[in-house]
This record gives sequence, C-alpha cells and structure tokens, in this order.
Amino acid sequence: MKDKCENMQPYVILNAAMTLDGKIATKTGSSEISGLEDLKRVHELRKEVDGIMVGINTVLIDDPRLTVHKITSEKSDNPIRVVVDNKARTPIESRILNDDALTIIAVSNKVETDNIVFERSKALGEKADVFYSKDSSVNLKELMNYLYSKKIKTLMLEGGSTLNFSMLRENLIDEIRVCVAPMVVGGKYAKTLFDGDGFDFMKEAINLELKNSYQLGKDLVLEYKVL
Ligand SMILES: NC(=O)C1=CN([C@@H]2O[C@H](COP(=O)(O)OP(=O)(O)OC[C@H]3O[C@@H](n4cnc5c(N)ncnc54)[C@H](O)[C@@H]3O)[C@@H](O)[C@H]2O)C=CC1
Ligand SMILES: Nc1nc(O)c(N)c(N[C@@H]2O[C@H](COP(=O)(O)O)[C@@H](O)[C@H]2O)n1
Repeated sequence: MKDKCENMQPYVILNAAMTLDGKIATKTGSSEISGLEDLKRVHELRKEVDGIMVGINTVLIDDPRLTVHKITSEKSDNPIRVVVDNKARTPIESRILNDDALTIIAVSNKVETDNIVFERSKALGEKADVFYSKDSSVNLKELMNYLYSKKIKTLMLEGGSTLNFSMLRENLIDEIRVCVAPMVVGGKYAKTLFDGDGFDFMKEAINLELKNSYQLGKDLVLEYKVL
C-alpha cells in the first residue's frame, strides 16, 4: 500500500459487504452478509492496516469490536479504531472502547456550545483519545491529517453508508473493496454502499477502475481504484 505522505493523509481502503442490490444492511439494520471466507479476508486486511474507521451509527447499531478476531492474531495486530461521532454519542460500555486496541473518537465543535456533548466527550476521554474538529460536522480532511500524525498511514473504512459517501465526496478514498453476496433484500429504507446526499448528475459521479475480481466461496470480491 502506498504512503500518501505528500498529503499527510492515510491511504484509505473502503471495505464493505453488500447484497446484489447494493444494500449493506436491511431496513432494520441486520447486516450479516459476508460468507466465512470473505470475513477471513476482511480480518487479514484489518491485520495489515494501521487504523480502522466507522461512523457513529455503525457503533450504535452493530456494537462492533473492529479487532482482528476471525483469524489467528495477537493483540498487537489490532488496528487503532476510529469513530466519527459528532455529538460524542459512543456509549461508554460499547465494545469499541474495550482494552483490545486504542480508540480515537472524533467529535464536532458542538462540544463548545452543548454542555451535554461536552460532558460526554470528557467521559469518553477517560477511555479513548478524543479528536476535536473545528466544524459542526467532523471535518474529515482535518481528521485524516490528525490520524496521519498518529502514525496511521493506512486506514480501513468500514462504513456505514453515510460516512462512506462523505469520505468519497471529499476525495479521501483510494480503493474500494466490496464483497457482493448472492442475495437480494430490497427496501428503499435499507442502507446502500453509499447514501448521504448523493450527487445530482451522472457527470459528477466518482469514476473507478476495476483492478481485480475473484470468487470467494459463494461471494464475489471486486477491487477498485478510485480515479
Ligand atoms: N455490510 C457492511 O459491510 C457494513 C454495514 N454497515 C451498516 O451500516 C449501517 C450504518 O450506516 P449509516 O446509518 O449510514 O451510519 P454511519 O455509520 O455512516 O454513521 C453516520 C453518522 O456519522 C456521523 N458523522 C460525523 N461526521 C460525519 C461526516 N463528516 N460525514 C458523515 N457522517 C458523519 C453523523 O452522525 C452521521 O449520521 C448499519 O446498519 C451497519 O450495520 C456498516 C459497516 C459495514
Ligand atoms: N465485511 C463485512 N461483512 C459483513 O457481512 C458485515 N456485516 C460487515 N460489517 C462490519 O463489521 C463490523 C463488525 O465487526 P466485529 O466483528 O464486531 O469486529 C460491523 O460494524 C461493520 O463495520 N463487514
């Protein structure tokens, strides 16, 4: 993986699993999509990177560990975990705050005006490193520079769809690796690989180049470079 030292930003790989109809979770938040072989691939990637990042909704819905636990590993293999969490809503008892790895919680400038957010960020500071953004929604470029300064040279982005789109729109994603499972769930309220506001016109679309594709068990893995 290349070092993006010229921008002082980590090299970012978005990894996700989706159904053939592009959903990364059902409308109720159920998201067990990858087969066992793909989960092993995901954990090999977690072992390879310096950091792993998710949005706060993913923490609230999945309570993920974001450690390397589906393959043989040691604690030192776990990447630094990062949560993009405007209002410091990460529950203190959540698994992402356990002792398995360091965690960084990125909060917005709401800590300056909202006392409850300030108190929550202070409590989170007991268990994690808190990054304070200057903007009302975490400034992702600023955050990438901060993560790079913390020696995170490679970062795995693990969703959800809102954060995925913000990172894509800000041109912060270098690669997309997606597992397409042979299932269809439908539903206009089910999360897709990229949600957020979306673009208005096709000419604004982010272009990709397919670099690799292969079958893993029943799943298909597609690897793209973001152009
Ligand atoms: N199948 C898969 O590979 C994966 C599925 N998921 C699923 O995705 C769903 C959660 O996705 P979402 O609801 O879209 O939430 P999300 O996990 O993307 O979190 C979005 C939230 O992050 C916060 N945020 C702060 N600054 C932000 C910024 N600059 N840009 C964007 N967000 C910012 C906001 O509060 C925003 O609402 C869950 O159901 C989870 O299971 C999540 C990861 C992987
Ligand atoms: N690659 C992949 N395949 C799936 O089927 C998934 N549901 C996910 N979800 C991501 O993994 C997180 C759970 O991590 P832990 O096992 O608890 O460490 C979940 O929050 C999503 O980010 N990914």
